[in-house]
Amino acid sequence: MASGVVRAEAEAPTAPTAPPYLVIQQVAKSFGTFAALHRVSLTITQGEFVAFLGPSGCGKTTLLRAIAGLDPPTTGSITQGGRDITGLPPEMRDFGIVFQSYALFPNLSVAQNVGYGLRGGGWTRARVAERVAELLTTVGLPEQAQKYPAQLSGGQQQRVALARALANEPGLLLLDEPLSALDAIVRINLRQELRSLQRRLGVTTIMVTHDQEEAMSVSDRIVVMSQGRIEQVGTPEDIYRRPATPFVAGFVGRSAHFDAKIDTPANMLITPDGLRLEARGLAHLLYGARVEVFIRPEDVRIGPEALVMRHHQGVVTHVEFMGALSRVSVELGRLRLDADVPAGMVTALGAFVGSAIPVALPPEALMVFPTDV
Ligand SMILES: Nc1ncnc2c1ncn2[C@@H]1O[C@H](COP(=O)(O)OP(=O)(O)OP(=O)(O)O)[C@@H](O)[C@H]1O
Repeated sequence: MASGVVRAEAEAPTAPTAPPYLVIQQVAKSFGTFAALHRVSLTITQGEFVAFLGPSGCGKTTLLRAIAGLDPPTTGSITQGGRDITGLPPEMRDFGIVFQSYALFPNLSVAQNVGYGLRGGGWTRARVAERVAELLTTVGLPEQAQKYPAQLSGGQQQRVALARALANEPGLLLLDEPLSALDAIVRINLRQELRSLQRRLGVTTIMVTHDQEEAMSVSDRIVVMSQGRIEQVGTPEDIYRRPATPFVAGFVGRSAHFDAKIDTPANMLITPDGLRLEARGLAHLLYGARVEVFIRPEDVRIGPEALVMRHHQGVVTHVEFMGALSRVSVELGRLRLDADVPAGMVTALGAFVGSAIPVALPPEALMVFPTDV
């Protein structure tokens, strides 16, 4: 794992082969004196599945709404397929949208809901019926055309909403927390179906979510946002393994977090209570520079495996069974660390509450960020 000491540009390079499709440049949005978005720039390529991920209030929905024309940006520009759409009303744009709340017409049948956007488009009734049937088959609901929304489950209603959003073959599919209202199993199944459908259709897709597992499992790239800014854009693996900022390291996945200073030689860190740890990629930092350090539970080594590395003596404070893995909490001086180990290994590792145990923090697993820059 690379350390995170070099702060990446907010925008990751896009794949050279795919043409840019949606280009967001310096988009800012204020509500009165409150700045919900600060000059955000982002390029999304044709056919990509991108997730906007971040905590509540970070600006994900505001950015999505700016792309849809529902809430135009205060400044900045947005082009889609080479066309400047910044000032266009939603009805003149080329997108389909799905909201968390399904937003189906309760008094219209499934078929009428799906065909709603096709009315008046010069289509014959027969052609509309054919297209609706095709869309319902695409989303796995071929038998439900004559039902009404209230007769469907949440997952089925969301499939109808998806079919409706895709009816006009939009260039861009916008999904605003589309799975959040569904229960866990339906949610996991539907997100996989959504992903394979998106791949099949090749439609450029943006999904707003605050669920990082969801973002990781479906996206080509994830845009991590905080307080109206983009913190990092990258593949799921990039943002998990190579976080660009302390915010991303702390927000994505689990990690222990502590402060330290650069010691001598330059690849050594020292914690406030004198623990010396080896890290990577710190050569450019000066002796005494303060840093923030993150380490993930799957990277902390305990027991015999730690013995063959530079290790410290810790004390086991808690063992939590989590199914395939167990989470062993250890104290190392004032540091509180978690180590995820295969559940069957807990006894062999000697991880009993109250027992002393060797603990190692592999240098390449430490994600280190200078705090003084
Ligand atoms: N119409 C509005 N008027 C005033 N403030 C707004 C308006 N819409 C959004 N905001 C504020 O802008 C900020 C960003 O809101 P936004 O809905 O984009 O967040 P979000 O990341 O989508 O959060 P959530 O996951 O909770 O939906 C929030 O502080 C919100 O209160």
